[in-house]
Amino acid sequence: SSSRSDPLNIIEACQPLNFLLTKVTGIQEKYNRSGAVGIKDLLSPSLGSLQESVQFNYMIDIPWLVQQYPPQFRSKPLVIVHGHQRQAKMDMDVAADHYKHIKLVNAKLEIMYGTHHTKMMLLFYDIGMRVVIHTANLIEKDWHQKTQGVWISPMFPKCKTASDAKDSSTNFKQDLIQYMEAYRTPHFKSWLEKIKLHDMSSAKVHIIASVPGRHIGPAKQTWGHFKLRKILRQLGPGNSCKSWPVIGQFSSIGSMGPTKESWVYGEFTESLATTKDGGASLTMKPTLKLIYPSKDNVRTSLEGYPAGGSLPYSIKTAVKQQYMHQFWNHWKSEHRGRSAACPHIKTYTRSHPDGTSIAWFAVTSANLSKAAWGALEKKGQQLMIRSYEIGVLFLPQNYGLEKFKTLEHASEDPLAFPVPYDLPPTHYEKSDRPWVWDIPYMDKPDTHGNKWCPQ
Ligand SMILES: O=C(O)CCC(=O)Nc1ccc(C(=O)O)c(C(=O)O)c1
Repeated sequence: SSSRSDPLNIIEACQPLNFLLTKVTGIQEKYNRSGAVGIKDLLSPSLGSLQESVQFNYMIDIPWLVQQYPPQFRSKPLVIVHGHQRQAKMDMDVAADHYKHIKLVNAKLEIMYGTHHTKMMLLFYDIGMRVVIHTANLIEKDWHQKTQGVWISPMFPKCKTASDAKDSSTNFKQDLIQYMEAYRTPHFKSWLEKIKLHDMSSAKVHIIASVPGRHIGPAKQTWGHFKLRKILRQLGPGNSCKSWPVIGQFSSIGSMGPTKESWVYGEFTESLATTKDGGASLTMKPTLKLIYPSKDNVRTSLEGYPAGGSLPYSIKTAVKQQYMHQFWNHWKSEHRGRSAACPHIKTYTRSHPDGTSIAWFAVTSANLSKAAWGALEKKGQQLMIRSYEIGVLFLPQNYGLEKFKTLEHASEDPLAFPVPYDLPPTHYEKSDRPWVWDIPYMDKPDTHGNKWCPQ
């Protein structure tokens, strides 16, 4: 149908960046009408005649997920890739047993504390396929009142022979195949053959992914923050951005080590700050700004304190890294109508100090943690990663630009980048505290009049 609300029109209206947020219940409709999708839109018949699909995720409510598919696609073969072990794995097996069209694939997690964090859909149609890389778990509350990010590919046509099935200038197809091969599971054999038969030349993003392992040699630059560093070294901004702040925005924080130089304002910021041909470490490090909800952001959110159930920053980690306080900035999304929609999205960018343009932008499943991005070991010889993660990197030159103007400050430009939050970021006040999920908040009630008493 030609209506603007038809999912295909929403997807086509967001080309060529194809970067959307999820619809939020309870905000003014104008903020959901364009540049936003729900899970049913992504699985809609108007996007293609679905034949089978693969869902990679962390938390999956199988009965709920099945209901998100339109009735005519509800019994098409569905593969769910997860990383649960022991009792949680058994619970998944029991839940899937009720559906004969569902097959489970259990990702190997051989390094302690790793998670299968990746959130990706492979949607196979009759004439082609789409890849969706996003940040939402497959549970109802992740698609209800949170800010989540979605990148959806164009339709990748199916070809008769593998030689017709081209890759993109960003090596999207090669990187997707390399990521899936890293699972080392025979279950992916048929999917890899299908993927190889699709023409992905229209993909304009780079894949930034993580797989568990102690990566050395060339593999060190294949995954995690060293892949980002490699791409920015080859294709990143020039020295003119040297003074531009680097920004991280996420929904959880791991243990960063005893000092800021240990990792976050050391190797991690060096990767974010990498410029083409110029060594980030040769000159002054740029300002690092970290966007993470304060206690009050959570208290005054649509969900209230329960939003904090998806912001698992623990007090025992937080007390070990008080130096992080200098980096904290509020979650603020006035121009997207989402200041009260707590972020579960994770994004990284480099922005002009005044926020009117950005040099690159990444949306990913990866939180601010060494487990997700990797940490150097053995005098920098190896990059140790614990979890599976995947995200996409937008570079202006893949869209014929030097820089992206930000949509917030250039609303008429079709290539202005729809940054999910307000730029420049707003630093915490002295009295502000980052949200920590395992301590009580009894002094002020949240939007639902409740307090927070975790135990
Ligand atoms: O990992 C750490 O260092 C701290 C613990 C943590 O962050 N756990 C976690 C697990 C699942 C999800 C998810 O929702 O997939 C998320 C998220 O995305 O915020 C976070």
